Amino acid sequence: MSTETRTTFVPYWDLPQMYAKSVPDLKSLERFDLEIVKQLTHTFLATEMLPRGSEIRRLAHAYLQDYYESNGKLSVRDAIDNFDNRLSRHPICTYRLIRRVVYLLGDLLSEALQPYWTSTLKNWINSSIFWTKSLKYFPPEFPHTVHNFSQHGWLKAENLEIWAEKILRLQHVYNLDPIELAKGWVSYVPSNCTLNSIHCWEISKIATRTDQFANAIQWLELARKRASVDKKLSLPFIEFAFWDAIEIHNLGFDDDIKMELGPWYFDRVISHVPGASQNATKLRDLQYEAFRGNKDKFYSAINYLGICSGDNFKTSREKSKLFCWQEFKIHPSFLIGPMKMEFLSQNPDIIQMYGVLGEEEMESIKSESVIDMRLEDNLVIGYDRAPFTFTVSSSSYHRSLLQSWCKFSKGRDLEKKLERLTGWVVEGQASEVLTVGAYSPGGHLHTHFDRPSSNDALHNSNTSRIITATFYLNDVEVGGRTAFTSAGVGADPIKGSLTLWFNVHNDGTEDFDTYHGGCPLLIGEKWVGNKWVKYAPQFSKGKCGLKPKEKYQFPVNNVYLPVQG
Ligand SMILES: O=C(O)CCC(=O)C(=O)O
Ligand SMILES: [Fe+2]
Repeated sequence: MSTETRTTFVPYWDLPQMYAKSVPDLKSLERFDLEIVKQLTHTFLATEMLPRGSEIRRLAHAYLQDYYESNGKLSVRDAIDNFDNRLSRHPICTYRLIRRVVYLLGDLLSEALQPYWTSTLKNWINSSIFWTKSLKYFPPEFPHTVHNFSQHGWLKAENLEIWAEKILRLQHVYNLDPIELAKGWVSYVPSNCTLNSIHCWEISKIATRTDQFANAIQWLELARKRASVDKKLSLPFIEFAFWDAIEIHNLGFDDDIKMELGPWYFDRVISHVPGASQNATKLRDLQYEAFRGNKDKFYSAINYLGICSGDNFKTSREKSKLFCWQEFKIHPSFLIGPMKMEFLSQNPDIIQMYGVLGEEEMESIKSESVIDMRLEDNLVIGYDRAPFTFTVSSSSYHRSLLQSWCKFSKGRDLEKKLERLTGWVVEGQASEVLTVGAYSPGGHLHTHFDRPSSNDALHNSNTSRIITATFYLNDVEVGGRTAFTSAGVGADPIKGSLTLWFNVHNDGTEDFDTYHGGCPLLIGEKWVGNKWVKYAPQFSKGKCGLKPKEKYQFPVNNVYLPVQG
């Protein structure tokens, strides 16, 4: 891909995935939904403004009911008194939130505006007259959300589908049980948001579409169980889909080569008897047990599963060499206040440094990057049917975070700080502009090597990236580690800290031992800043290696430790 095409970015709001990816837009949608609920509750229903038996009353009621039901509120009073749900921090709550706005609010508004009806629903909702007429229905303090709608149309079903993908990714990576997920539990953290039979069915559809056969079967089994109680879906309808999913699964499954298949199958052919899949194990689990801890990057997707969940694949000997220290020699200023640093790995050296950034600094990086947020249009639904068992190729669903450049006015200070912390040349042309990544729940960045954007650049000593410093800019609630799949360790995203490693060897060749990825975020939001330091400006600083492919080391109070084998 040429540099020109890579640097042509589409403003993020032109893409259908903005509510699936952008943390600020999602938060604004959440506040917007809450205002709609308050307004409908207080004004419309309480004052009986909506005629009894009217369609608009039915739709308003459906909207409120969905809100209250999905949040487990026992009464309207309970809901009004406890409005702070923070829905957008939670993947299941967000699924319900987006669904409510896509379908129920769209219906409600088109009914409210019936007298102005001119065209098909879709054209109508996307037309500016719709928005001009409907502005009075919206709380005035949400110009941003309303502006987004009026400029770019209503939220689309794609947003919801991407959210279903995110739930499926969390299920896959963290081995979550759909029964727990549908109860609103994510990795042992409870919430009041639940999924009914229709939602389970919708998620199964996305699982089928993306070839996640075992997950599709599990979600359909759950849809069937739920439907027999909630009666929201007809059972024969589910049976039909269930039959289909099992057929597709069995058609692709091959017992003789099951360890080479994608991890999306069960370990056996599944019969049509209800509950048959419950005796089966997912290939994900078998393959994980068989291959975990293998350093080769071929197994990076396997190791990602474990490291994201907190595993560590270092041997006990390797672990015994890791420690935390107070650094006061790398720069004279640390004599007064030493920095706390820790080896997460030696050979390759991966260092975490704590308390590096202050509150104000992190806030300005985040807010300035939001304004300049751009998104590479690289989000593709679906896992690749790559011939390799464990890798996900770059054309597949590789990343689901929002990335931007931050032309942070205080960028120089940050560069100076990194220069002091590392002893390498960072300021000015010696490093790239800070990039900022924002993850909403389910957001991830699959394992990769930090290359510059083209192969030429990789082998050009002025553009090749010697160091990555990843700054963690907020407190992450659950998930979102940085997984080093070959080194066998993970870094916890601790606010104000940074993780640092060397991408190349002493002779400038790539060191694939630093293969890494951002783990899916389970709950909350995650913001990172990446500073890439260039190779060429370091010639005056680097220790001159005698052997080829020697790894760079990070000194401890000016002392280089013996290399760990
Ligand atoms: O978010 C993370 O933990 C890692 C980010 C990263 O690897 C990247 O942006 O290149
Ligand atoms: Fe990276």
